[in-house]
Amino acid sequence: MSADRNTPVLAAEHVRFSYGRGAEVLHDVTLALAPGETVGLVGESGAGKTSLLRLFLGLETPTSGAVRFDGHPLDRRDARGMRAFRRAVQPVYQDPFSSLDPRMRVGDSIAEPLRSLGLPGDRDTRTARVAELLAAVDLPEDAAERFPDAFSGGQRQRIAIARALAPEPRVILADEPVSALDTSVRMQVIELFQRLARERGIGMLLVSHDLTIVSALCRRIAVLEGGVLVEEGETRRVLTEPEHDYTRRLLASVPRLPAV
Ligand SMILES: Nc1ncnc2c1ncn2[C@@H]1O[C@H](COP(=O)(O)OP(=O)(O)OP(=O)(O)O)[C@@H](O)[C@H]1O
Repeated sequence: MSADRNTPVLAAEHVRFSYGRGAEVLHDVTLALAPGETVGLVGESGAGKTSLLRLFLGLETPTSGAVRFDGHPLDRRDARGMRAFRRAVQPVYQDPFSSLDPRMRVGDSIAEPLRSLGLPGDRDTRTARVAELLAAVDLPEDAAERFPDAFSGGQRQRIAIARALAPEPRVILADEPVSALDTSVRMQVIELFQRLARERGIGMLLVSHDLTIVSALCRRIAVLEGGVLVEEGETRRVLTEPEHDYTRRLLASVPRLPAV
């Protein structure tokens, strides 16, 4: 599956979505992520941020409209296409305590996506790759032999990020990736994301209700209100000259934003 540089890696096109027979939670949402682009998805609780992320991860299917990967609609029957998609698009979740298997050594957790995606490599290659990934997230090599309970929340989130990086993804979809962490380590994890985006050119869709975090990490912001994408644009513009009332209210509820 190939695509030219201008084709979005991921795109939602006129997506409508409801859980089962429930009320519609996303109403005609269109949003695209270009290669290497960082986009923040903001909105109040219940706005539909996580639901949209789940659609982008292929965990839910739109009621109508389409989610496209490299220009092609996601199609579960296309095993080869789905493998390429699962490799290229990796999630990072909010809670590093529940997203890591407590019975698995950290090195095995990090290597697990390589195995489950059927990526080639013998034991030594994987061990070397795990060491390299641990270094990329500033953890010592011997972390591989330990279990998650030996690590703090911030360190566990680094492990979860190392695991997401293992299959060399093109996009990371992160749902409130620092909100479960102590304030003191949040900035360090944000800086790690910044570095990964800069040095590895990894695109990111970051779900957060925290505009400060989004403004630190994302070039563009998309604002969801009640399942409707009400505003989208370059971060600085959205923060300084919001066009929609809802965005203005959201900004007014943030005590203080750093200079962007
Ligand atoms: N599994 C589910 N089954 C049924 N309804 C759901 C489910 N998950 C979410 N919803 C509903 O979908 C709507 C959007 O929820 P969603 O979690 O996507 O919002 P959110 O913006 O991510 O909120 P938060 O910031 O609180 O996580 C809400 O009305 C929610 O109650």
